[in-house]
Amino acid sequence: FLSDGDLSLMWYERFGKTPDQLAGKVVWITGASSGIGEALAVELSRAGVKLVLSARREDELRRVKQTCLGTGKVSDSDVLVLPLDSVAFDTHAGCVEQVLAHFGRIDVLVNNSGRGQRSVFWQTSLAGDRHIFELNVLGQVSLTKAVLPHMMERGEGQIMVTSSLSGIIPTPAGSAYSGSKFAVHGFFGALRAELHSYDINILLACPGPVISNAGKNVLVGEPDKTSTLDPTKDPLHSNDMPTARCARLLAVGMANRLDEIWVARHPYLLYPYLRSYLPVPALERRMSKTFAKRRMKIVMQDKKMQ
Ligand SMILES: NC(=O)c1ccc[n+]([C@@H]2O[C@H](COP(=O)([O-])OP(=O)(O)OC[C@H]3O[C@@H](n4cnc5c(N)ncnc54)[C@H](O)[C@@H]3O)[C@@H](O)[C@H]2O)c1
Repeated sequence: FLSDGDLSLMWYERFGKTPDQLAGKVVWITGASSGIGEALAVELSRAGVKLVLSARREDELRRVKQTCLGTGKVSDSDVLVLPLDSVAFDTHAGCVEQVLAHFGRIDVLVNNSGRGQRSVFWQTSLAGDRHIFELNVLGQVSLTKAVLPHMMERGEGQIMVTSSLSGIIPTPAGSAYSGSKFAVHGFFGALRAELHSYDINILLACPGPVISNAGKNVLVGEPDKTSTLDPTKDPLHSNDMPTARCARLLAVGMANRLDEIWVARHPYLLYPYLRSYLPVPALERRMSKTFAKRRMKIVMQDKKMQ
């Protein structure tokens, strides 16, 4: 139980398929220029997976490609750099055509691009809420709508979505973020049910705090405002999981075609267990209050310092 993934994921990590068994698959990762997406690209390149790397900044994607070529079992033509803006919805169909022209198929789509939030509900503008929902929800939905016909035609495929533990537990100072991740569970959970007669797996990956650039890019109240705090001195992120470990566990979930995985260090991992398997309202209320008090105190102090 004292692990960094849910029990089923830990079982599969020990006894299930390894990421090496994904060798030769074509995996398209959005948000591949940084953090979890970048680490997942590196992890999969070591397994000999063919990659499509997408995000907005081409130079950063080229840097990630060089890392994959340096450490992985992939050649130049095995890694396609494909700049994409998750909220430029009308460009997504054209991007799918480019991937198919290069590789001829898409085995796995990883909807990973996204942005966090660090401002309370009443200090976040509606424009801020909309920005988070467009990027974290509609961006994933739009690209999935563009890729799905190809997977349905082939009768197989896999769609992974990087959700969050905030998609299971409402997170104070992150109402839009948490709302967006809950929405992703609704959208993709329903899609999973609709696809029951296809061999298309939907994997909802739910990390807790992970070391990445998310702390730097986090939305503070308005779409164009980010945190100026040094993430390495952030008390909310003192026990974050290393990105490479998160990527490894996501790759295990992918190789074993799991439906939902929780990936976090303690005490964060304990929360979804208690919420799902120990539904004692009084205890849950007390836990939520303690969690909210601590998180909001830190966020309000940050606000004064910014
Ligand atoms: N880091 C964490 O603690 C954590 C925890 C749970 C879930 N997540 C989720 O993991 C995913 C990746 O986040 P991360 O932690 O690696 O953060 P990150 O900021 O390091 O990476 C985010 C990636 O998304 C890309 N992106 C942002 N806006 C985009 C757009 N409009 N179009 C295309 N790409 C865009 C960025 O360029 C970057 O590549 C997000 O969905 C995030 O919500 C992160």
